[in-house]
Amino acid sequence: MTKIKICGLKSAEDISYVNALNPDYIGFVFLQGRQRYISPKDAATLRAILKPTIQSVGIFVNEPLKNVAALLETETIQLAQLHGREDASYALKLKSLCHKPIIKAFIIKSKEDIKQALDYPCDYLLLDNGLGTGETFDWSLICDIHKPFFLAGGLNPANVKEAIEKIHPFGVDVSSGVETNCRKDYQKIKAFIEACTAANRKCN
Ligand SMILES: O=C(O)c1ccccc1NCC(=O)[C@H](O)[C@H](O)COP(=O)(O)O
Repeated sequence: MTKIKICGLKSAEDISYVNALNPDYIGFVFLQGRQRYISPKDAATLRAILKPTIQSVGIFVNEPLKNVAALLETETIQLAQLHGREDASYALKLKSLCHKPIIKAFIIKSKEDIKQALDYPCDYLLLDNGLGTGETFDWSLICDIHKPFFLAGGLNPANVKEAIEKIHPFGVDVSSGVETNCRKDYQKIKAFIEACTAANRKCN
């Protein structure tokens, strides 16, 4: 069963949508200056009203390690997703401090990018086209990946079924594709999850 992650939530209304629709993961973006940014304090408030069965993921770009560790330790987030130039020693240190799952995001432009990703010490990879750009990358670059990975970048209700059937990722991650006018859209999240469920049914 391919897992579903809805990224970039920032309001109580967004949380009410996912509480009703039950994805496996949601993401909070902790990069100041981004349209989807949420403060640690607001994320803690939203975590408190998020269903306990849904795991929250913190999205970071070159964040000081102590800030990531604090959010994991207070259980505002259950996983950390690293999108910047965090090297292997950063991930190993975070893991030894917090013992929580780490997702490392890689922008995929070539087969070499995939090879590099496979060497990184993390629990999951996230293969992406950018930082929430709403654009896909060339999926044919994905082959021989012996590590669980999330497929991200430009997924939406219309293409996610094909993505799951072709690529069989551990999880799919979406942000722009379930938004209207830069806000999460209940109907689009519902359609995205239904398309994933249909693909999962076909694959199993
Ligand atoms: O969404 C952001 O603004 C963002 C900022 C900094 C780092 C990562 C960011 N998003 C990462 C995600 O996890 C997105 O869900 C992923 O890139 C897919 O986005 P989209 O193509 O919009 O579905």
